[in-house]
Amino acid sequence: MARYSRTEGTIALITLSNPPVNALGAAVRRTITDIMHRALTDGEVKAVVLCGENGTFCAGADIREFGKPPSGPALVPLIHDMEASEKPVVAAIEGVALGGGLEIALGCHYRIAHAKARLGFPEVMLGLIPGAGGSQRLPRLIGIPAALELITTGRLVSAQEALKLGIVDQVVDGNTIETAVKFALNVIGRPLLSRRLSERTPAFSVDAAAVLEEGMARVKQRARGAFAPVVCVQALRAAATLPYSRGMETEEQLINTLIDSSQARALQYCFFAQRNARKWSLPSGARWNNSKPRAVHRVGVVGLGTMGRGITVSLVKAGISVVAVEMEEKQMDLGMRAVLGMLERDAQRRGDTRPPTHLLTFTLSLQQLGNVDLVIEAVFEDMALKKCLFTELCNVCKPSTLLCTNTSGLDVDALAVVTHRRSLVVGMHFFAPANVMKLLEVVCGPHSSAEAVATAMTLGKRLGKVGVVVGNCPGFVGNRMMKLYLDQAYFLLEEGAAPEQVDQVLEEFGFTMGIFKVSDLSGLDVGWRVRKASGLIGPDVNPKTPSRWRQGCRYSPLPDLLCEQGHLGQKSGRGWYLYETPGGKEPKPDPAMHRFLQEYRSRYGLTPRHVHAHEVIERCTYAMANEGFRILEEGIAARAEDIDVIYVFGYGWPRHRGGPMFHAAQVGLATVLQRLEHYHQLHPDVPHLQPSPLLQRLVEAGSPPVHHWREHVQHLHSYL
Ligand SMILES: CCCCCCC/C=C/C(=O)SCCNC(=O)CCNC(=O)[C@H](O)C(C)(C)COP(=O)(O)OP(=O)(O)OC[C@H]1O[C@@H](n2cnc3c(N)ncnc32)[C@H](O)[C@@H]1OP(=O)(O)O
Repeated sequence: MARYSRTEGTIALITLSNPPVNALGAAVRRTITDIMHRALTDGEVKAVVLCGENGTFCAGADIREFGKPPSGPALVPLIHDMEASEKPVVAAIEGVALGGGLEIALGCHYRIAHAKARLGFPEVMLGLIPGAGGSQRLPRLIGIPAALELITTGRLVSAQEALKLGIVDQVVDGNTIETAVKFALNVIGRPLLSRRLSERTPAFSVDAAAVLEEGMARVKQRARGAFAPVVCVQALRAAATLPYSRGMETEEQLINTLIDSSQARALQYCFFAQRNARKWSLPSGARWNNSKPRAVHRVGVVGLGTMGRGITVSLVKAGISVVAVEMEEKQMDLGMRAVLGMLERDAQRRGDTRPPTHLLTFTLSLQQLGNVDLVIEAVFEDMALKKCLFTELCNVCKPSTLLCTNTSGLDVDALAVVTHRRSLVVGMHFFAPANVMKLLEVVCGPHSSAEAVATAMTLGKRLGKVGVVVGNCPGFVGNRMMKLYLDQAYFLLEEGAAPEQVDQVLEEFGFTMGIFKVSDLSGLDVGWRVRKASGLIGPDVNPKTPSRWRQGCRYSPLPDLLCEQGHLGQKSGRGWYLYETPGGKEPKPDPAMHRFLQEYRSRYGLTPRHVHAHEVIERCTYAMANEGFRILEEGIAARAEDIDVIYVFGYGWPRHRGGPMFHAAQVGLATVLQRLEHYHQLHPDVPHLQPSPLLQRLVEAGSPPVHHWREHVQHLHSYL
C-alpha cells in the first residue's frame, strides 16, 4: 500500500505500493495518511520524499471505487497537512503522476520528474474534475490559460513540457529517487511559504476573464453535450476569482454534481471497456495472455487508395518498414505523393525535420512482398479481385507471412479458403482515415490461429489502435449495426424528415457528425458498391420487385437514386448536402434535395409528417442496440463492452453515453424493448425493429447490468 523508510538519517522516504499503477484506493489512502503523519511528527525527520514503486508515481484515484459507497480517508486533508508542514516534502515522479497522483504532487513543496514521466489531469475523460484541490492549485502554479487547456482536455504532458510550464522543478535522466533525496537534503530549513500553492493568488486580470469566457465557449462547442469539461471551466473560474478556501468549497460542490452522474458512469465504463477489449479469447481456449504474437518487422500494403495510404502512414509512423504495392503506375504515383505529403505534414507538426521515408518502398510488383512478415490487403471491395490477390500472395510471400484483409464487411473465410494457409488469414479492418481513427476490428474466422489473432492485435497496439476481436459475418460488428442505423435514417427521410434535421438531432445527442454528413464524407458510392455486390440492386433483382422492397423487407432506394444522378457526396459537390465545389468540406442544406424528397414521397404515395427528435434518436439507437443483442447472441462479439468500444472509437458515438449497448442499459432495457415493439408494430415491414430474443430474455431476467449479459446468451462464444 505505502512503505516507510529512512534514508540519509533525516529523510523519510514514503513509497506508494499498489500495483500496477499505485492507484489511490481506500487502503492506500489510509496507509499513506498514517505514514505521512508519522513522518511529519517524527522529530528526527527533517524532510520527506514521496515516490511510487515499480517506476510509477501514481495514476490517481482507484477508478474501480467510483460509484461505490465512500470509505477510507479523503485526499484533501492529507494534501493539506503535507503542504502546511514546515518540513519540505519532495515528490519524485517516475512513470505517471495523474489525477489524484498529481494533486498529491502539487501538495508537495518540490517536484522532481524523470525525463520519461508524464503528468496530467485526465479526470475530464472520466466525467469528473480534479477534485482534491487540483483545479485550485494548478492555475495558481501555471496560470489560468495553461491550466484551462490541460484540465478541460485531460491532455498529459511530458516531463520536459511540465518543466517549461513550471509544474516540476527539475527533470532527471538518472535515478529520480536518489536525486530527490539529495534535493531534499539541500532544501532543509529553507522557507516554504512561497512553495505552498494554496497560499498563492492567481492574478485575475481582464485577460484571464476573457480567457475563461473564450474557454467556456470553446469547451461547450467541443463537449457535444458532455458536462465535465464545462464544470472544469467553472472550477477554474472559482480558482481565478475566489480565495483558496472558497475555491476549494466550490470545487467540492462541483465534483459532487458529477460524481454520481450517468455521464461519469458511462465514461468510467468506457475506460474499462477499452482495456477489457484487449483480453480476447477464442473457442479453442487460446487467449490474449497465453498466445504469442509473431514478430513483425516488414509489412506489405497492397492498394494505395484512401485506406492503403492511411494504413501505410500509420505503419511508418510506428517505425515499421512498408512495401506498398499498387497495380497501376498512375495510382501508385498518386498514392506515393499522398503518403509522402501526410508524413511530411506529420513531421512538421511534431517539429521533426525529416519524415521516416527511409522505411518506405513503393512498387508495382507483388514479387517484392517475398520477404514481408505480414500483408495488409486494401484493394477495392470486390470479392473476385480479393480472391485473385490472395491466391497470388500465397505464391509470392514466404510461407509464414500473415495475410490480412482490410475488407469492411466481406467474408474473411472465403478469402482464407483460397490460400494454403487458412490459419494465417485474419481481417484487419481499419477505419478511415486509417492514420487517425483509433479503431481496429480484428476479424477472426474459424480457421484463424491464435497466433494470427495475437499478431494482428499486437500490431494494432503498436500502431496506437484500439483493437477489438470480432467474428466473421457480413459487416462484422460495426458495419452490420451501421446498416440498420442508416436504414432508419433513410426511412425517416421517406416519412418526412430532412437530412439536416436528422443530423442536427444526432449531433445534439453527441455524435461527432450526423449520419448524412458522414455518408457524404465517406462517399455514397461506397455503400452503393456494397449493395450492388450483395444483390440488393443491379441485374439480379427481379424487375417486378417493388422499388421499396428487397429480400422480404422494406428498402429505401434513396441513396441509390442519388448515386445514379452522380451525387456521391463531398467528392462530387453534392450528396445529402450541397457543397461549394466538388471536394468542398462545408455542408449546406440543399433546396434541390428537399424538392427531390417531396417528389419521391409523392411518387410513392408517402404522406410526410413531422418527425420528433426523440423518434430520430430512438429509432436510430435502439435499432443499433437491437442488432447488437443479435450479434452477442451469435457470438460475433464476445461482450457488450466490445460493441461499445467499436462504436465509441470507430463511429463517433459520444463517449459520455458509453456506446449503444451501455446506452440501452441506461435508458432501461424494458423501455428499449417496449419502444422497439411500438416501432415494429408501426413498421412491420422492418423485421430488424422486432426485439431480439436476447433483449427479451434480459428484460424477463430483470434487466441485469451489462457485465452480466453474457450469462443470458444461449450459445456462448460460437465464434469467439
Ligand atoms: C467526492 C469525491 C472526490 C474524489 C476526488 C478524486 C480525486 C482524484 C480523481 C482521480 O484521480 S480520477 C483518476 C485519474 N487517473 C486516470 O484517469 C488515469 C487512468 N489510467 C491511465 O491513464 C493509464 O492506465 C495509465 C496509468 C497511463 C497506464 O497506461 P498503460 O497503457 O500502461 O496501462 P493500462 O492498461 O491503461 O493500465 C494498467 C492496469 O491498471 C488499471 N488502471 C489504470 N489506472 C487505474 C486507476 N486510476 N484506477 C484503477 N485501475 C487503474 C487498468 O485498468 C489496467 O488494469 P488491467 O486491465 O490490467 O486489469
